[in-house]
Order: sequence, then structure tokens, then C-alpha cells
Amino acid sequence: MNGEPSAIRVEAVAQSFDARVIFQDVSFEVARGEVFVVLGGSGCGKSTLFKQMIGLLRPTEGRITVAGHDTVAEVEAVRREIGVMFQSGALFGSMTLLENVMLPLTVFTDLPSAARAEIARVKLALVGLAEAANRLPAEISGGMAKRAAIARALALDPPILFLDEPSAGLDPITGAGLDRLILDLRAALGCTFVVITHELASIFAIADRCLMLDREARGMIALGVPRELKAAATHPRVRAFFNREEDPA
Ligand SMILES: Nc1ncnc2c1ncn2[C@@H]1O[C@H](COP(=O)(O)OP(=O)(O)OP(=O)(O)O)[C@@H](O)[C@H]1O
Repeated sequence: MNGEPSAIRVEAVAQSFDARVIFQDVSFEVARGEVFVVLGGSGCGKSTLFKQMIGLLRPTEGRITVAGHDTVAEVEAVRREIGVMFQSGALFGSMTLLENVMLPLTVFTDLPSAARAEIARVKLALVGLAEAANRLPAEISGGMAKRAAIARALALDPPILFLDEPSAGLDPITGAGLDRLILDLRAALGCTFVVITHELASIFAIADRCLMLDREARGMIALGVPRELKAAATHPRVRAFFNREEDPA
């Protein structure tokens, strides 16, 4: 990591709800410019970890820093470093795509309207939606809506982007287009990405490294490069996940 501070550092983090342990002892770092995927079966705590990392949920134990800022003690500083696309990814239906992407600029900057619109146009062009700026969310496809939501997450030029299941509900071809977009944005902007996804093809396409959470183990069962995990993981559920294309079941 060239002595550069990590984009994200997660140290011995745990989360319980009442007496129920969801996960414990989760530790990893995400390097700057890395595409880092969080995966695992339903209920293993992916969204919970995601919320902890963006400062929406205080970990029961442990500590997370984003760009060196503590997600509990310095949540405002963390917010300035990140853009987030939630799974629902909801765009405001009564606003055009341009207005949707302008929204964070309206809320968080004092820029005049013309400058906000210009920045929003640049972001829409970055995700391939320059021609759709004046359309309403109801007038576009699911894949375009995801792109617009990513453009909105990019509005304030955050160095770190969090995407919760960006290809959920999309057909494989549209999903593969989003994978290319993530890699193109990383190449163009140098952003760090944390992506939750279940899609094996997507993981192999985009992830430099990934973390696998597991409900039974109540913690992480794999951390590494997808192809290496596919070839050499010893944990049966990690092997099963990464080799499921070959699995006749
Ligand atoms: N605020 C909360 N209070 C109580 N339990 C919660 C809360 N948030 C999440 N949980 C529980 O924690 C567990 C992990 O939930 P989480 O949404 O993080 O899983 P996930 O891996 O993202 O699942 P999915 O893939 O189905 O979205 C679930 O059993 C869930 O019911």
C-alpha cells in the first residue's frame, strides 16, 4: 500500500442486536483505488457492515476509520469522503435525472444553480446518461436508474463510493454494463469502491479483493483475491460459493 493510509480500516468490529450476535471480530483494510466487494448469504450482516462503514450504525465493538476519520466520533468528516448508493437506489420520481443529481449539490454547497447544473451534467455524462438529463425516472430503464443513482453518489466528488447491490434486479447484460462502469469510473476518477454483491460474475469482473461474511460463523470466513479464493480456499462454504458454476447442484 506504499505507505499511503488505507481508504478504510476496520478493526475487530462486532455487531449485536439485543443479545443476538450478527458478526464479531471482523477486520480488514481497503486500499485507495481498490474495488472491494462484500459478499455472503442472506442475513450474514452485509448491510449491517455497510451501515457501520458509512457511519449510520455504531459498531457494538471495534473501530472503523474512513480516510483516517473515525465513523463514530467524526461522522461529518466521514460523510465528506463518501458517496453512497443504497440498494433501493431511489431517485425522486418528480424530478428529472439532472435535478436528482443536482440535489446533493443543492443541499451541501452554496454553488449557484447554473454551476450545480453544469456539474450534474458532467456526472451524468460520466455514467453515459448525457442524453437523458431531462427525463424522469419513470421514463428510463432499471439499468439507467442505477447509473443515475451512481451519478448522484458522485455529485460531490467523493473519493470513496459505497454501492449496495448495484446490479440487483437487473438482467445479466445490464449488470455487466454496470460492472464496466465501476471499472471505468475507477480508471477515470481513481475512486475507491466498496460494493455489496452476490453476483459471482460481477465479483470476478470487478473485485480486486473480497470479504465473505457468514451467518453460521457469525463473522468473516474469507478475505482475498476472488481467483485465489476459488482455487485455494479451504472453508467448504467459501469453496462452494466460488465454484458454484461447476457445481451440478
Ligand atoms: N436494526 C436492527 N435490529 C435488529 N436486527 C437487525 C437490525 N438490522 C439488521 N438486523 C438483523 O441482522 C441480521 C443481518 O442483517 P443484514 O441486513 O445486515 O444482512 P444482509 O447480509 O445484508 O442480508 P440480505 O442479503 O438479505 O440483505 C439479520 O438477521 C437482520 O434481521
